[in-house]
This record gives sequence, C-alpha cells and structure tokens, in this order.
Amino acid sequence: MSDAIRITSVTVTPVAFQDPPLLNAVGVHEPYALRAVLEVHTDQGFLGLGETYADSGHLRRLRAAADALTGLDVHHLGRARAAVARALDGDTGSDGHGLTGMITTSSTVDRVFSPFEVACLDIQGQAAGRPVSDLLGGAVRDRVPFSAYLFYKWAAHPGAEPDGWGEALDADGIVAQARRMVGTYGFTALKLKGGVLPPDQEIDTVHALRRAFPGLPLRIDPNCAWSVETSLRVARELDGVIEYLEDPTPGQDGMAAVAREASMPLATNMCVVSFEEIAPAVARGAVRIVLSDHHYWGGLRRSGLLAGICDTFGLGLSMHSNSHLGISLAAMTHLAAATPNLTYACDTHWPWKTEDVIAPEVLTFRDGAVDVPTRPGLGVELDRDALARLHEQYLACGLRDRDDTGYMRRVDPAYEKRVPRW
Ligand SMILES: O=C([O-])C(=O)C[C@H](O)[C@@H](O)C(=O)[O-]
Ligand SMILES: [Mg+2]
Repeated sequence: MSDAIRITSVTVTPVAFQDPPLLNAVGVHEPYALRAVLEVHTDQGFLGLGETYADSGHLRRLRAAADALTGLDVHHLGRARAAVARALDGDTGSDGHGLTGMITTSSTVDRVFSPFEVACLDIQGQAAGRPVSDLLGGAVRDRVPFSAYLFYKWAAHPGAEPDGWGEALDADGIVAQARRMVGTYGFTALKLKGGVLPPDQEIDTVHALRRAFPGLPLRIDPNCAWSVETSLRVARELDGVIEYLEDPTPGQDGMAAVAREASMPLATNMCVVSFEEIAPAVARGAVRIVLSDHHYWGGLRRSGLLAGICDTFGLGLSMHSNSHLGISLAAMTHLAAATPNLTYACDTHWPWKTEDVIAPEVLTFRDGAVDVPTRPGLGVELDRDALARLHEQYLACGLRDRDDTGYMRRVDPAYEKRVPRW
C-alpha cells in the first residue's frame, strides 16, 4: 500500500480581479470580484489548489478549517469534512448579496469544505498520475460545453474608463454582446441574466436573441425578480423559445405554482442549494433542473452525489457559476466531464474577466467548449507573480464582501432590493 500524503499546511490568499459593471436583480457588480486561492501543502511535496469565495466571514471560516486539516491524509475526505464541521462549530454563513438562496449550518460546511476537497483531489491525481476527472469516475466527454453568459451592463464603472464591452441596456446591446461572445468563444447556448429591466423588455431581448441565433438554446434567469403571475406571463410569451426558465420567482411553493402551468422546465440555483432542500422540491414538483455548483455543494464528489440524486428523481442537471478564475474553471470542467447526466451547457463568467492566477494556455475555449485537462490532478499551475499582484489588488481595493446592492445605491441612492420586483 502506498504511503499516506499528509497535509502540512494550507495557505489561503484572498485576491481581487477586475470585473465589469454587470447588472443583476440585486444591483451591479463592483469594480473587483473577490476570490480566495487555497494552496494545500503536503509532506510529500505535492501542492494542491482550490478556489472559492472570499467574503470576510467565509475567509474566517476557511482559516479555521485550514488549521483543523493539518496532519490529515488527502485521501481521507470523509474525515476531512468532519474535521471542517467540527472546526466551524456551527459558525453559519449568510447570503449577503441575495443571489444564492438559503444557507444553513450544514450547507456552510459544504461551502467551506469544497475548495479543500478540490485541492485534495488535485493532490491525489498528481500522486496517481491521473487527471481529477478519472478520480470522479472518468470523463464521459472529452470537451465540456459552456454557455455565453449575457448581462445587461453599463459601458463603464462610474468615473472609470469604458471596459471594452460597451453598454448593453436593451435588446440590441445584448444581441451585439452575444455576437461578440459567440464569435470569440464559439458558444452554442446563451443565458441572459434577467431581473434587471421590466419583464416586457427582457422578453423582447430574448426574442431578439432568438431571431439573431435561430439554432441556439436560450435561457433567462431573473434571480426571483418576478411574482408567480409575472412569471406565468413571461412563460407564456417565451413558450417554445427557451430551453429552461431559471429561478423566475422566490421559494419552492412559488416555483411549483409556476411549474404547474409553464410549458418549459424550471431550473434553479436558488430554491435547491443544499441536500436538505432536494426532497421537498421533488415532493412539490418545484423544479425539473438543478444547477449544480461544486463551490457550495461540498466539492466535486458531493456534486457527483447530487447528480446521482437528480438522476434518481428524473431531474435534469446544469451548472451554475459566479465570477471565477482558472482553478475553478478546471474543477468545473473535470466535474462536468465525469458527470454523465450533466447534459446542459454549463454557466461560466469566464469571458468577463481579464486577469487570472494560473498560466493562461491550459484552459482554452474552442466551439464553446473546454478540452478536459489530461495532465495529472487539476492540470493547472499557479502563476505566482499574478497571484501576488491580485492579492495586492485585494489589499488595495478595500472590498471585503460582495455587495452589488450597496454599490448600486452609491450610484442611485433610491435603489431598493425587492424580491419579487415585478
Ligand atoms: O445563476 C445565477 O443565479 C448566478 O449566476 C448568480 C450570479 O451571482 C450572477 O447573478 C451574477 O454574477 O450577477
Ligand atoms: Mg441562477
């Protein structure tokens, strides 16, 4: 039997990378998105990487968990998760920005454990000489398709230079944005972030996308900005136009009411975001598709568990994203490659970022898909200069918690977060 590979220390480095003014149902993205980069060091010299959120409470919990993992074998993931749960001792997170649904004590453990699990799998893969997808059962596809994630947006952050994408505050602006994304990355599915403009304008935008891209699957996600009645009206207007309707309205009961009458499947990354929410959602018939996200479903293997449960109950599976860097894209790609029933193109914010902490050449888009890395582990390497620069940017930018609503209020003091808004 081969030796244990024991964790000797973990480095948690918060970073900030530039983010354009993307609009959503709760406000607007701030000039920087925050992430934490985890480096898990071991007694055999392997270094494992993980990436996660970097809000201040999450950073505190990551550091507590990091201390608790020292000495554990990277193969003992069950023990590692239990050690994280003990270290957190009930310290439960909250969904400050309002885009990710309810957070419980157990789902907080999943959020905190996830990047450590990814880093441990990175190490296991390096030691075995196998890509992480092989540790998850093996890739069933060599390339993972992603969708173009379209946002209404301002041309620039207030007082700053335009970001190069230009303004997109109507259907023409979104179609132009989609043309550029599809032209550059080859995406074969389109997702519109909605809940920003009055519903009729967003319906017009989806129809404009349908005319401009007749063959591509379309989705809209207003992050619960609509009442049940509004959701049903939008569903009627978009009958036969979208492949799924994502989180039109708050709560499983509201979603179930929409699901009973809407012609298209409903999808969620807001009313089913933890294991305890699956059974009630199935009982209510609230959704037909769950967007997985290893960052809050407890890592790659627990995301596989979610996939199995979805399969059992006949639920479809897609994948959610937040603003992220290359370590996360690598993990998402390995997971999607090894998940047979993940049949929808995954979300990614990738095109919106201009900076990263990994060497750029490993993960590239061709025809809207990323080749599954075949090198041992995650297959990505840290660019230490870039990590240091983005950490300096974190220290200098002053942002410590994602606050799309607060940022919007600085621009428009009358702005209010309302769920549902229409
Ligand atoms: O599908 C979703 O709900 C998201 O991607 C949530 C994100 O936070 C998105 O709304 C964003 O980045 O503004
Ligand atoms: Mg969503």
